[in-house]
Amino acid sequence: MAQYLKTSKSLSERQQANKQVSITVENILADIEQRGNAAIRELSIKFDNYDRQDYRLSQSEINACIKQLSRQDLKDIEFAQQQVFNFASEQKKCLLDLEVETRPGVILGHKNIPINSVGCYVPGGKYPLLASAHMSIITANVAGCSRIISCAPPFHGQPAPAIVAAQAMAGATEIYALGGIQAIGAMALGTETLRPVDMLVGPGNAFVAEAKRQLFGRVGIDLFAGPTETLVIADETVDGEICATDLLGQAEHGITTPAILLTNSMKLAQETLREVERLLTRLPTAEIASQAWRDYGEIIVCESYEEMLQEADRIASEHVQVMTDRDDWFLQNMTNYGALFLGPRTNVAYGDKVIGTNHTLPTQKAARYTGGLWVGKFMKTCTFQKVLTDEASTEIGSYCSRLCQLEGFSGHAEQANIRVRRYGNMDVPYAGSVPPVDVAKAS
Ligand SMILES: NC(=O)c1ccc[n+]([C@@H]2O[C@H](COP(=O)([O-])OP(=O)(O)OC[C@H]3O[C@@H](n4cnc5c(N)ncnc54)[C@H](O)[C@@H]3O)[C@@H](O)[C@H]2O)c1
Ligand SMILES: N[C@H](CO)Cc1c[nH]c[nH+]1
Repeated sequence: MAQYLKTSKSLSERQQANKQVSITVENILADIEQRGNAAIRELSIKFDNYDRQDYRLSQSEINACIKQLSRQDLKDIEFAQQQVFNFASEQKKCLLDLEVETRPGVILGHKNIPINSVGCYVPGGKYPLLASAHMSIITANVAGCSRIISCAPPFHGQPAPAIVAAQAMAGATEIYALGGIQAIGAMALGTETLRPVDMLVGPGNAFVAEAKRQLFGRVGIDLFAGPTETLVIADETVDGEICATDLLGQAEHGITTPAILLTNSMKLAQETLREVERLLTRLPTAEIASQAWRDYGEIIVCESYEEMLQEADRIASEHVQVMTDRDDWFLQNMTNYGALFLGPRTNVAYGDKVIGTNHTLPTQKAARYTGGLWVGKFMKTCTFQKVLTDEASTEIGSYCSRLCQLEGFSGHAEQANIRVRRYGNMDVPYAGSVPPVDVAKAS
């Protein structure tokens, strides 16, 4: 049985915190819906200490932000955006339209249609997370969305130049310096000056994730992508320093970031525990990371690889770094994860910033039912059908008529019956059902 060398805050404490966030979000969204821009402005002053008449950035403000970056900064952003573009373009090739004759004269198919108007949230409260601009905006562009707008909060009282540059370089058509619930609410509900979008995408803190969740239905959302979490699966092929580094690399995100080590080695577990404490004396972001580790860090020691696999699927973490003597076995067998990082040569930060896979990933066990953001999330797979012959319409109509009556739907049955009368030359009583026929003989 798995043993805990270190445990985290209880589930009920976490659920209580989620409840509070949910109430705050509900009230603020109602206010935005009622008062539009006036509410947006008040909220931006209240939460971000940022006041302006119009939160949309002008082209000259955008240019001024780009100018503040060095040539190397711009080249690095371009490189990362190119990698995201390349992988998303390859993934799009897997999204094939379909048209197939399933029975003689019956044509069924689907088309992948880009969502027209999307709102991409780029988080920026604690860190100016420009990488999220590539992940959402570039991917929406690859999908072919025609209107791609983007919001990010001000950072230290001003639009963050690197975020604005990344939003513009990725191809956002409208850029707003708005954060949190006010950004999500404005994009989904619309205001006097902002036309609402069809779908919201992008990660964010608990308020952002909850606002998206509450608005789902009014608009589409990509997935539940809240505060970051990470899981390291390791055996004695690696040491405590690399495990501790990978745990703290994500724990610095925020004080509620779960960082979990899952191992089959008590020796590695103890070494990692010591290394975390040592690195926390050196890490510049230790103030956040140490609180996250104290409250949300876990070390679980399992008896076998099979037990590690079972635990990993139960945890269903957003990121899973695997460093064992059988990384591909985990790839073949794991079912619940946002993204896998296989082997010690790669790590979550490569995925976060540059390698090309998307960093917007499911949290709070949403990995049980969804993967992360990808080009397919920006497409609707819509079906169509055609019936090309009288015989096909009569055959399907005959089954349809009887199946409708089995459910008591006479109106539905008539949709079938009228076609069986016209295309099959059969005498069907109004609101009756078509008797079983041998279509070959009937025609
Ligand atoms: N799951 C993913 O794919 C993924 C990817 C990247 C980042 N993230 C997460 O995104 C988050 C970014 O968080 P952040 O806070 O730095 O930036 P953020 O942009 O998500 O949130 C900042 C905004 O939160 C609002 N806010 C702050 N306190 C509030 C309060 N008490 N009530 C109402 N609104 C409030 C403010 O308006 C502010 O603009 C982190 O938790 C990070 O882990 C997740
Ligand atoms: N780890 C985040 C996904 O939860 C993404 C990210 C980018 N930069 C830093 N973090």
